[in-house]
Amino acid sequence: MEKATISIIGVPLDLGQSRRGVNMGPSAIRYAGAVARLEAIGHNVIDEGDILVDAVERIESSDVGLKNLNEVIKANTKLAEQVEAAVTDGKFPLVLGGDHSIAIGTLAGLKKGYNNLGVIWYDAHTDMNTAETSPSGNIHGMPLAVCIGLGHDSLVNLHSEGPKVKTENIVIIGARSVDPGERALIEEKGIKVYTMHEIDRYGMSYVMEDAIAYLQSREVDGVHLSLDLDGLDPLYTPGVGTPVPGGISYRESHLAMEMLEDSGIITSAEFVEVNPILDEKNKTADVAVGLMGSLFGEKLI
Ligand SMILES: NC(=[NH2+])NCCC[C@H](N)C(=O)O
Ligand SMILES: [Mn+2]
Ligand SMILES: [Mn+2]
Repeated sequence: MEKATISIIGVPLDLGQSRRGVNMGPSAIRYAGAVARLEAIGHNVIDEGDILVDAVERIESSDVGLKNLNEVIKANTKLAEQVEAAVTDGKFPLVLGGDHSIAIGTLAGLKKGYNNLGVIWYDAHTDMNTAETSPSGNIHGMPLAVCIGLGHDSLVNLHSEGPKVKTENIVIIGARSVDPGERALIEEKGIKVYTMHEIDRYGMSYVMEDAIAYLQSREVDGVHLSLDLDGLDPLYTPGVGTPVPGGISYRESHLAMEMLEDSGIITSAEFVEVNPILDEKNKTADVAVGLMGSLFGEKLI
């Protein structure tokens, strides 16, 4: 089968959390050579540019416990439309963040094209808070709850009514910072999580094999990779707003991407939380682009 054209969509949104600069993530990733890297592997790439995020005053406090809710909704609605259009055109959506609240728009945009979508959430966090459980009010800590139908109505019903993904079709990899409300939800719903403990104990090779087999056993008709650069150890990706030590290594991450490429299950992806202001000489965006290389078929030999 011929490979799908990759449609790059930038989302310069930093309103889903409190640290400025992650809106420059799409630029930093492009500057690190994303397009050329993918073209060198033989892919056809169309850079669609950035979603327009209106400059707004940041509304840090909110009566519903969700910071900058309206702006997050606006940007994600545009993103959902663009992701949906890419899928309808038979393209592979590759979304560049932006903070992780943009997964709300990406997953909303994928809904129409897939009946049984799987999701791999590569992250130090589980991003399953709601306004009630969130310690911060930051929407970037909530997208995975939203996509299974939990949270503010305007987020849950963004672009289309109701949940976007089945709880049993989600796999979280790399978790090591989980809030009490998130832990309760994971337990209640029986969500599949490979924490750092499983990665340390069984190795990334086993974890990825198991995760891929699990999603295949769910008979998914596509898998979205949502990769938060803070999933890696801050040693490798210091340019993130919520770093957590003890993370996934550079090599483990490449192995994970290579195994996903070998499996052929990935049908869309997003790379989020790159914050060039907090970075060291664009190191984090460089790592993101390297991982894209492995995910899209670059080989060592
Ligand atoms: N996408 C992220 N980096 N999320 C970090 C979330 C941190 C914390 N659990 C919160 O809800 O505020
Ligand atoms: Mn995270
Ligand atoms: Mn995240």
